[in-house]
Amino acid sequence: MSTALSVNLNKIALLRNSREGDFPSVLAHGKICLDAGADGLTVHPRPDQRHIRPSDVYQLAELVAGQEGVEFNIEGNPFAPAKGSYPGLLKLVEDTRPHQCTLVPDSNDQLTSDHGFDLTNSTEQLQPIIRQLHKLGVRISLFMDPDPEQIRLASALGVERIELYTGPYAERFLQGSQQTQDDLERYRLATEVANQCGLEVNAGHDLNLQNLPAFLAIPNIAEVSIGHALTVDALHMGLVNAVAAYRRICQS
Ligand SMILES: CC(=O)[C@@H](O)[C@H](O)COP(=O)(O)O
Ligand SMILES: NCC(=O)COP(=O)(O)O
Repeated sequence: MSTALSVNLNKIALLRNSREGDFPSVLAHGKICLDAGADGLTVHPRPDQRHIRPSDVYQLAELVAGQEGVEFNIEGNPFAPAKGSYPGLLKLVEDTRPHQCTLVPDSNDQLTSDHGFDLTNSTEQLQPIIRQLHKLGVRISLFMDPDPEQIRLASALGVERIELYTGPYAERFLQGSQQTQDDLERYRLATEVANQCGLEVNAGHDLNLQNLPAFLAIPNIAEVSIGHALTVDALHMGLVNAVAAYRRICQS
């Protein structure tokens, strides 16, 4: 089974925001990624608009809607309030109807996403969000740590997918830790439990050309969303070559 590659455009937007104007264009680079064979695009609009802006979301939604067989995934914290021109995650999803919405429990002051949901204390708050997203016809993925008990709670919420947070695996892989095999076993078990509960499994955060092959040896990973490392790779190999390199791993 091949794994879908969804390219996260956050870091293209971060570079664009460092000057006035639209250079690099997030939309143009999203199109380059799709033309290079990406199966989808991911964005993570945050209330402080450090990178992805609402206008990017609307433009990319139109781009993807015009192409067969590719998906749009919007990530974010559904509880983060509207701020300035950021209208809130649910408004963006309602307006653009992406294929998938990945709910992430980030607070606004986080440097980046660094943990999954703790569903032992957020199930009640999530239920109306999930109902609303399902009414919009959007597939829901919950950003989760590889914890079988938490994944069973996710299944009980009636979502379609989880996204396994792969930051700790990537960190220990980089350190050459002896724990990497244990990490992979933990993710394999989490994937197995998720599938047994009827959930499909996505994965993401700090995946790269070095750590992705071992991770995708885990069966039934439906999609990986990759942005930071892919953008860094594009600096020296070009974006088209970078997308192709990740896609080859996803399809091998
Ligand atoms: C949820 C996750 O792990 C990433 O998709 C997230 O988008 C990273 O956010 P930054 O690009 O803002 O670090
Ligand atoms: N959900 C993970 C994602 O979209 C990209 O994460 P990263 O590759 O930028 O760490």
